[in-house]
Amino acid sequence: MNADALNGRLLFAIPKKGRLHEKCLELLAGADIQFRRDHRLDVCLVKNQPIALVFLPAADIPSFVGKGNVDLGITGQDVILEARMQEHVTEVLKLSFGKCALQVQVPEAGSIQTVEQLAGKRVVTSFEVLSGEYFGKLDRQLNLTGEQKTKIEYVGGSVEAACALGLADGIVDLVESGDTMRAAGLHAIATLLQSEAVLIKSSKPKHESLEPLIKLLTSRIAGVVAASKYVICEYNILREKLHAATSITPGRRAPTISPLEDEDWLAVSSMVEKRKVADVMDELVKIGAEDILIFNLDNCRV
Ligand SMILES: Nc1ncnc2c1ncn2[C@@H]1O[C@H](COP(=O)(O)OP(=O)(O)OP(=O)(O)O)[C@@H](O)[C@H]1O
Ligand SMILES: O=P(O)(O)OC[C@H]1O[C@H](OP(=O)(O)OP(=O)(O)O)[C@H](O)[C@@H]1O
Ligand SMILES: [Mg+2]
Repeated sequence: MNADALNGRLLFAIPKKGRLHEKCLELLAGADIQFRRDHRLDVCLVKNQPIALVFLPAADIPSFVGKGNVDLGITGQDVILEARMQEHVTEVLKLSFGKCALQVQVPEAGSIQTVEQLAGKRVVTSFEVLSGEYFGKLDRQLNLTGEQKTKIEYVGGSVEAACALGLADGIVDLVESGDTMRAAGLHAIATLLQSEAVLIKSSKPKHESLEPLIKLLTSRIAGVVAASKYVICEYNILREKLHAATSITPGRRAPTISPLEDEDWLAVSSMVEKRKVADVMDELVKIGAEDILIFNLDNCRV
């Protein structure tokens, strides 16, 4: 592909592998962004929009967006901070996936059990900047200087192996379920930050003319994200219980209420957060709601 093919197109960076890749492909499909990625090709043209997708490592996306080499990107909040790009990129949308925490971890059975005990020792991580800042501050609080300071060493992956291999006294790495941490015999003693995947754009866009397309994409992607977070809850309720029912399912703006043939009863339809749906159904049953139905959303604009 020559550079001319990209002229006038919005460049949209997508993680090329790892935890965020598949989720991003689902978002693109939900937003009807059609493309065919040829084998191993990292740039491809979108068929039905003036967009080119650029597949990059998640950790490189903040600086590509921040420096304006690409217009829009999806990556983790953790790597934006690690790349020191938070001033150069604008978070457009939180995407509700890629949720994890950056934590200090040490061997469960070891003699080091606090960050103060770990300070001054060897810490291995893929997040040298954030770990450097964290332990730098701790070193200053503990008056550790010169050779006494915490030694931060970079590795590109499989960070959890470092303690068992005798390379580190502690590590700083991402934790989601905690399975990798526990499998390595480690546990967390401090949290540096929480992170999730976000849609970002450059804080100083090079092409103002792309703003309407960015708005359109944001609205479509927000719709796909909301559809994965919400369900529709429908039920019948006695008219006298309507107030109690709508306080259980207030909806996003307000629930839809329809009359039934039986005048004592009403039908209610409302959006409910997926993670709360079991509790909501229990509450509705308690106040006498009947025929409670839950529907998944394919897509939406809210
Ligand atoms: N276990 C996890 N659960 C949720 N989100 C995660 C997890 N691990 C990483 N992430 C998020 O995904 C981003 C990319 O990390 P990931 O490790 O998937 O990419 P990578 O290092 O490029 O790929 P790989 O590890 O396959 O080489 C991280 O910066 C973080 O925001
Ligand atoms: O808490 P968990 O659900 O176990 O997830 C945490 C693991 O996920 C990431 O690793 P990844 O799969 O990217 O492998 P890597 O270490 O090779 O980067 C991260 O670096 C942790 O090792
Ligand atoms: Mg990884």
